[in-house]
Amino acid sequence: MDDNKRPLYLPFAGPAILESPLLNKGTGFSEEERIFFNLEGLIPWEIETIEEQVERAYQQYTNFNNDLDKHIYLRNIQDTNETLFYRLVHNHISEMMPIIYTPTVGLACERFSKDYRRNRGLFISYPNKDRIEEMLNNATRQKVKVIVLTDGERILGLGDQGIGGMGIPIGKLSLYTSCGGISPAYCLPITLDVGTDNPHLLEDPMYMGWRHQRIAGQEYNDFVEEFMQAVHRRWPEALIQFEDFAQKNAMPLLERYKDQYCTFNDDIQGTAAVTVGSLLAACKAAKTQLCEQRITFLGAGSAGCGIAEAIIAQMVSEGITEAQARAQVFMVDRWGLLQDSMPNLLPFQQKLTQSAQALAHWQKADENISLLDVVNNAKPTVLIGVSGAPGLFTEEIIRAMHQHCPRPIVFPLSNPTSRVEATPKNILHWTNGEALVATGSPFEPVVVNDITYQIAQCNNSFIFPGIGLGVLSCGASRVSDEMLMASSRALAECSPLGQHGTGSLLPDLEHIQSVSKFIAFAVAKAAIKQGYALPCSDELLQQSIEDNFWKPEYRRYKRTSF
Ligand SMILES: NC(=O)c1ccc[n+]([C@@H]2O[C@H](COP(=O)([O-])OP(=O)(O)OC[C@H]3O[C@@H](n4cnc5c(N)ncnc54)[C@H](O)[C@@H]3O)[C@@H](O)[C@H]2O)c1
Ligand SMILES: O=C(O)C[C@H](O)C(=O)O
Ligand SMILES: [Mg+2]
Repeated sequence: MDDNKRPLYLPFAGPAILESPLLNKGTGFSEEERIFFNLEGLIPWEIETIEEQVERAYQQYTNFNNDLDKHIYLRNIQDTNETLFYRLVHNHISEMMPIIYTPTVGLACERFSKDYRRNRGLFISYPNKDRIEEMLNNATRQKVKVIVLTDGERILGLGDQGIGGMGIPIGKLSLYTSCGGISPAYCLPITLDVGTDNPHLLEDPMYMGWRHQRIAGQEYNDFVEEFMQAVHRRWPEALIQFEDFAQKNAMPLLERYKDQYCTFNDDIQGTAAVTVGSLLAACKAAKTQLCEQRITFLGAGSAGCGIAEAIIAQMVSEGITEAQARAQVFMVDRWGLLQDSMPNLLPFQQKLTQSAQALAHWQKADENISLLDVVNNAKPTVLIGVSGAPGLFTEEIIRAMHQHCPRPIVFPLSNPTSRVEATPKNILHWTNGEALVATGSPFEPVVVNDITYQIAQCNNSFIFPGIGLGVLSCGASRVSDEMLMASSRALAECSPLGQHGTGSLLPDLEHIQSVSKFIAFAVAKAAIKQGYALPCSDELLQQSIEDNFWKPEYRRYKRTSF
């Protein structure tokens, strides 16, 4: 117990304290607390330290022999004793991150209604659209500072999961706390329940959401607008992270709200920031610049176009023109390479097309230019997969890329594991260990010719906890492109490969908290520079980051007089 911290005064006693996950300490309550709060007899005799409790919980955890059961077990601790949950995760971060987050969280979303146990967060269902304000007031947290919001329509590469998508905001916020030190008391996951178009869920008798086709168009936009206004009235300073919205809504919602509220879209901007950070580190190790690369994407959706625009911005900052940068970025989607002659492209895709003139000398089979055609003609040095479709980086494509690029950078970023464009094992074998590989989901190290290659996890989880901590520590009112760019550069500075020329592309998860603090500082400095936060000295900013960083330790409780 941290006796140096001032005690927390509680206005109530008895079993209600044990039922409150933010306050519960289980056998961690002291003798004095047990007497003052009428807890005697409600918990076993022994008074335990949190480390003793962690030991028991970890033993129980290891008894489960599949990841989903481990996930359910951990979620149960989270829902009964949050401090213990975060201490357990803190002590075993590398082992438990894939269990509380990607990839296991994907399965948990698919099985959400089947495995549902306890309430967490808010479900704002469309039929209750006139009572959003009341629902926000019902939240179990009063002082909300970070909200992760989904409508469940594009959950990882798993499609529409309806309210099952709630697993994602819960998982993301678990990382805001365990990686970014945001107190769980400030975090609120919210799902907008606007129906589902997933026929399996609509027919599933266990499905717990509003059993209705998704509302769309004006009705949908009005509902989101209603929600944004209400949430802003309730918690005007809260950071709102949009997560796993379908392509048709993700970018328009970002455009609508980014200059109005403190908000960002993690799939578009968080992913862009982590990918640019990883590429900057890779370029530094290879003593080249990003603006010298030719980059091909498979998947021109929210993530793909978000990353592409951030890469272009970085290339321009390195000294080439925007036109030159755009000419080096090739976006491939279902109908092949995006070309300016293509009808029906979305506005954010139209800026990322190649012109007929630029392709005039290309050798290709037909009108629709395939990924293989692009690889053979554009000779990319970087290949990024954000299609959500597995296996599309075939042996032929990877070998073709390797033929003209001795050290190709290949990032199959689609999640979860089942959606990866190619496994690191295959990519490294096809390239004789010469590719630099990073994936969205975690993968085991790969051995080729007796050399072991660690696989970096290029996932926005390296970025959003630091952004949240930075925003909270300086009181930023917006999340700007400059703040995101600052987060990329800060991440690149933390790369062992970028810094020393050897080692892993991204930092070890064991260091994620110091990485988040470093990113937070850079993000807050950028916010201050742009006038989105009040000026303060570097020392005060550092102090604020430390002060805001919550630690999973029990506090002493005192009783207020009733
Ligand atoms: N690693 C990370 O941090 C990270 C972050 C965001 C998204 N992702 C992953 O990226 C994937 C895409 O996410 P998104 O938000 O961009 O989704 P999205 O739906 O906006 O975009 C996916 C795009 O891929 C295209 N596509 C699908 N099948 C294809 C095929 N066979 N050939 C070519 N193109 C195809 C779709 O037409 C669409 O434009 C998901 O699997 C998601 O989990 C990873
Ligand atoms: O959730 C993740 O693991 C990353 C990303 O936000 C995604 O949608 O795939
Ligand atoms: Mg996401």
